[in-house]
Amino acid sequence: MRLTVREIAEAAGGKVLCGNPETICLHLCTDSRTVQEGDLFVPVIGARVDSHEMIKAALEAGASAALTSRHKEMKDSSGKAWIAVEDTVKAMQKIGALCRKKSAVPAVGVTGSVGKTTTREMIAAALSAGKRVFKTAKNLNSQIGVPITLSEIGPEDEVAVLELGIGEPGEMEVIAGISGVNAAVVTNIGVAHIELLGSQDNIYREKMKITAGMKPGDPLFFNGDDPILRAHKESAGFPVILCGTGEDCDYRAEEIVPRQDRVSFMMKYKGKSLPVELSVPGRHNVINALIALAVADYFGIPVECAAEKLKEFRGFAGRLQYSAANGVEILDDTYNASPASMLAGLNVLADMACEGRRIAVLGDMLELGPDTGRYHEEVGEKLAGLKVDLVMTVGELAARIGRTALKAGSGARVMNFKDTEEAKPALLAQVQRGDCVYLKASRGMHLEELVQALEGRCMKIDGKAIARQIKEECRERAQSLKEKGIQVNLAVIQVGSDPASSVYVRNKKRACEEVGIGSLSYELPEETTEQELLELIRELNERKECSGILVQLPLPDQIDEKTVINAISPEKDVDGFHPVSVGKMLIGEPGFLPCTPAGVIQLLKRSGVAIEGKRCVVVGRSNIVGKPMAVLLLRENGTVTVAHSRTKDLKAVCREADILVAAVGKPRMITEEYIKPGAAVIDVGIHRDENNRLCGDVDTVRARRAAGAVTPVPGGVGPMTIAMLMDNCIRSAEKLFTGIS
Ligand SMILES: Nc1nc2c(c(=O)[nH]1)N[C@@H](CN(C=O)c1ccc(C(=O)N[C@@H](CCC(=O)O)C(=O)O)cc1)CN2
Repeated sequence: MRLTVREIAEAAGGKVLCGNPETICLHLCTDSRTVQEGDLFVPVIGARVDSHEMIKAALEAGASAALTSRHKEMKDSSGKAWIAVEDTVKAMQKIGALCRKKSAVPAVGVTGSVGKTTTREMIAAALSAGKRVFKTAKNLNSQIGVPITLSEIGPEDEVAVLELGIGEPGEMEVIAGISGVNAAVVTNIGVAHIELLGSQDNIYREKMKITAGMKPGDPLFFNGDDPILRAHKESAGFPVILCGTGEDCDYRAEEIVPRQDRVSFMMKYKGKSLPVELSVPGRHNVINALIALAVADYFGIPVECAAEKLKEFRGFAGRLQYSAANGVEILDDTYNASPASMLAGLNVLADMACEGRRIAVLGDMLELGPDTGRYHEEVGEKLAGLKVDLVMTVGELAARIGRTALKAGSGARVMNFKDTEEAKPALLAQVQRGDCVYLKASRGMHLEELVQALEGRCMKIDGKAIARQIKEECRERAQSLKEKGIQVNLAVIQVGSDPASSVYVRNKKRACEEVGIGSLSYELPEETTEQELLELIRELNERKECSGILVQLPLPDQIDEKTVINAISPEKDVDGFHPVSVGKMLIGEPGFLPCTPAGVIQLLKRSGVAIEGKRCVVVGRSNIVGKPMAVLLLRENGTVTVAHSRTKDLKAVCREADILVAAVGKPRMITEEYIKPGAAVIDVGIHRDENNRLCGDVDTVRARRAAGAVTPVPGGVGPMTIAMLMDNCIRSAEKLFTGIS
């Protein structure tokens, strides 16, 4: 938003008590801890806290102005503006309404009992194939959240996707009134908040107030598989577009193929067919996707392009997120729960291809009103008809699910637990390789702790943290050299401007700064000749204050890497690439070790993975990683195999390894099929995937199904390479100046 204090006061029916009425406000903010320059601070009176007490802090923190319903007069020597209003929340809604009125952007409203946020994200993803999309952030879908959302719509946005949520009767009318949507989506009519709204019919009527502000002819998108919505197709008062699996649906899914981590289907619409694949699992997500594609079609986006974009949506933490650890597949649905979403999740579990048992860990669903017991029992009745082998319930209400399932003829074994703490050891004792575990409850039950316990079985080797330790040790050593009058300096040479090299060089210089090493920077143009580079290296070899020389690889084609590496004085070869360094490493004499393999050894040692006597397989035989890696593992008394592109039955060779080092150079090539259960897997690769995200040679999600420990990318071997370079620089200075090697 961009409103003056005067405009705000007028819109809110308030009075400027002090400050300049022409002051511009850019954002609405209700939390003094997150205030930014130019904010309008809106104090909200809550059950426990009245934020009017934070107005001064918010203004001091940079807010330009504040609303108040507690002051009739104010003199503020700082010049900040105070605006008196009757009720700060209502005032905020009026400001949101003004922002919306000023914006010509068409808006789609999304409401429903379950799946609003996922559907919002899917619609935004589908629309992004052809338009600049604004969408509700986080969960800003309430009486306070919606005005904030509306105030953030910008002039560059071409369509807005607004999530509208309700807690109490009457709320939809207010937020829909100020949002003025031009199309609306209702995902379903469930029983969330039924204790306040009385019946599902009342919930339908309340949700339908989303149409306030819509013009005759504006469309309503309904979940065609929801019986209540379906029944209102003709009586909704607006043209209804049904999205579902029924014959009469306008956007219909056929041939649904559910998989562990995704689902695909054929969309039939307007006499056409389109194959669609999602990157999230679950049949219910098929309906959400149909709605998203129908909305995109309505806004003129080519549906094929919208479907491509939709594939980029990967869900949210705790909302039916698929992962796997140590041979166990996990569906984490612990963000929140209602009967409809629990049943949707149980259906996903039942659909999963599973070698072991299907285990449902179900906790209490809270805030379901006086009929809460019945809702839990209804889930139990339906669960009885699903393929589930073990039901572990957490909490008294959830125990009813188990009891009813047994009464209704379920063949599942049922175990009840008082709380998460009691359930945790039992769950860890129960799960075995090949099992699929689904976890679901209201947020208050904290089932995410069980997910962490399951996932924690595959350890992440945290390269970032270990690199931090090593850099801290280096900092202390650099300081002690400084106290003896010795400054460590590293010459960093980059030829050309390869973007990845620029990132690494920048990170190396930053690490030097952190550790207290001076960096002598040489950024040479792409067309630098070999002779010019050799000349610079010769000069640096002679300079006493330069303790290490690093030439970032790769070099442009006109320069021979071998000649350059050989030109660096072995005394200053902090990369450890010079033949003298390599020879010393091979025969176990003190010298510079190449940073990446030396970093891997440190990663293993410092995370408690013993090397001695272990079967180690290194996949890759390059001079800077594969070969030295094998030598260093051998020096640590590992039994080492070097595998490469000509190795026969690579998977079987890799499955022998207790320690598997992947330096193949192929994105996500190493999956669970290459990994011995419980092995430590070190990922040396670094690539950008099709979505421009960093990834390694190891498919981490799949590797965790078998591995006992895996290094991530980013945050694994990469930071260690830089930390070991710092270590080599300090070593070099210690040796050059003190003679200690
Ligand atoms: N002279 C050298 N050139 C190259 C070396 C080397 O050791 N010496 N190794 C590689 C690249 N490399 C070091 O220069 C290197 C690669 C990755 C990282 C790193 O920190 N990676 C981060 C992600 C960084 C990003 O955002 O891209 C991570 O994995 O977390 C550091 C150094 C080739 N050239």
